[in-house]
Amino acid sequence: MKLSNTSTRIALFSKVAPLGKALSPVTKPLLGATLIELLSAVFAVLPYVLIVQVGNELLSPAPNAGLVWTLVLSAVACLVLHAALSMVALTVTHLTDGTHQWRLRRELVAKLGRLPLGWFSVNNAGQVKKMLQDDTHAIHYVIAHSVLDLVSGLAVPLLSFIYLFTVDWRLAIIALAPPLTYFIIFGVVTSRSSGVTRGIGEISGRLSGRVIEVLEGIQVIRAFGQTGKAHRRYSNTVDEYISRTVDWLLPLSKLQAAISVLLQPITFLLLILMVGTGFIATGRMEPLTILPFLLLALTMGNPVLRLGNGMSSLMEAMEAAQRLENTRGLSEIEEPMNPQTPDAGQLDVECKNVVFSYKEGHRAVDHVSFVMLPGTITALVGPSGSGKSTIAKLLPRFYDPQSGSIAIGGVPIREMDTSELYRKVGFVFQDVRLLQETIRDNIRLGNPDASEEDVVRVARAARIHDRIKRLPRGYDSIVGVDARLSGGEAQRISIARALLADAPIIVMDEATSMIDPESEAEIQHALISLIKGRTVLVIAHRLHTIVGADQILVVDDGNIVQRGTHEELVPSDGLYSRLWKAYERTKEGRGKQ
Ligand SMILES: Nc1ncnc2c1ncn2[C@@H]1O[C@H](COP(=O)(O)OP(=O)(O)OP(=O)(O)O)[C@@H](O)[C@H]1O
Repeated sequence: MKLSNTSTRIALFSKVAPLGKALSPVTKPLLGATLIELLSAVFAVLPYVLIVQVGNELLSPAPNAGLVWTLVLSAVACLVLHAALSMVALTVTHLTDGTHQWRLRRELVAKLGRLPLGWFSVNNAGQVKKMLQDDTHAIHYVIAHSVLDLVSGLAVPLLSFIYLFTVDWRLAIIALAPPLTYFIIFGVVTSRSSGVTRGIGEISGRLSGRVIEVLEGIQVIRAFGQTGKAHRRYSNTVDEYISRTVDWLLPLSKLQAAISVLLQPITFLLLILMVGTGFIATGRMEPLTILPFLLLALTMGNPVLRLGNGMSSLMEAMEAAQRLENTRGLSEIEEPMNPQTPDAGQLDVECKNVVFSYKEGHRAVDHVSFVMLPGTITALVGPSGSGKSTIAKLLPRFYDPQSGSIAIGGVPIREMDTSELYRKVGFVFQDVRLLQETIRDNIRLGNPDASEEDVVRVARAARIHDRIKRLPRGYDSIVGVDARLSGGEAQRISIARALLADAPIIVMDEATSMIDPESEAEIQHALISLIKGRTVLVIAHRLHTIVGADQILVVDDGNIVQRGTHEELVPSDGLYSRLWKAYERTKEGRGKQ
């Protein structure tokens, strides 16, 4: 029992702590707003107390009209003060929130900028959007609204209760029964559904991802006949989202039904009338004593509802703060203290004993060593899942290896400034991301200062110039708006971009066999322009394209099991010759069809 209490406390702390941390920069202004809201709560309750005095005065044997007017005007003044203070508190929280949101978003964007590029291969745009928009919005809601909701939701009924307690403690305790029952039900239901809320948050992130996946990749999905699959993935996520939401909403709607009865003013009035009449009838209470209870009962319901709203957004914010905290804790790509630059003339690439694991216990790259001499082509060949992409992605620091080193011109890439690294290493992978900008700006990402002639030159070399010219506004067409590009065309734009960047080392993924032959031929021509005179590391899927490579590294289960040229490897009895024979057979098969 003790153990479970301790673990519950630890679980609660671990939920509250990230939110506390997220709110720590705004503690002072929030405290100020809380005090103002507390004062406003006092002025919300005072008019009722004054009206009770008015009632008492009017029912007295000789009412004093002057005093009654003073009391009524004071009540009006209190109401005005209550409204004014609430407005000031709300302004303070909104101003605080404005600066905090800006700071938080800037911090997150800066963090995203320091994350290894590999993180973005696993976390899609939907998840990033959820973090930058939805999670920061959840924090916004707590700062701008929930804190005040909670303060007034607690303070107004509490002040009313204290006053009523001084009038008649027995009836005061009876008046406490409905909100107390509400808290118990609310507490039980929300603690039961907190796991589900977290689950819904995760699925909602995935759902945004699926929508973006379908929308962004619609051409590619269609071109590859994957519409059914993408749609199935999307509808499975929607089904999961609906089922989890129903799981979550069902107990909450039961609670809602309970709230509507428990917190109705009529519930308080009936309860007080029933018990109060009993007290009066049995001589335990003066008849006039019931008046403050009948009036203040009206103040109990609404603030408690505000408390309910405040609590549920607080729960959401706790989950959001946890996700933001997880993002803050992600390891960043380390920038060197004293960056070094390799000599432009000696850009050989050396991988020495490189080990990399995505997860503990499985090495995706296991003690890999190789050298790429300047101006040569190195091809990575191997079965699916053998580790080719991972090896290739280590060179532009999509991930950092756990051990071993990668150096360019003798300088470890970790010792190079990342901007310098990207000047040296360009990459063209299959999952091309184009920005919703003009085609020209998409190409110019490779070199923002490039002239119009240079943009056209690289577009021609990448075999995409004619297609761009056919677009409604040529190079000014905006991707996704008036330029709907196929997967192959997008890849050629990214090749043009890499050509413009003019990095001496290129890491690239060859076109897959899924693309249509015409597109593939165009991409191959574009790639030939790209690799001319550069040091190239290519992930090969179609073996005939790398027959002329200077060296072929045959990868199996994270290891390089063979290396050499095509002529050297074909005769030797190894994985390469088996892959080659299998490739020849499929080519023949396709030829016969
Ligand atoms: N982001 C990731 N997170 C976890 N594991 C991963 C990730 N990417 C790849 N892997 C795993 O690492 C291993 C190597 O994968 P990798 O993609 O490098 O192989 P590959 O040879 O390029 O395959 P393919 O030819 O199918 O693209 C596989 O076991 C794969 O499941």
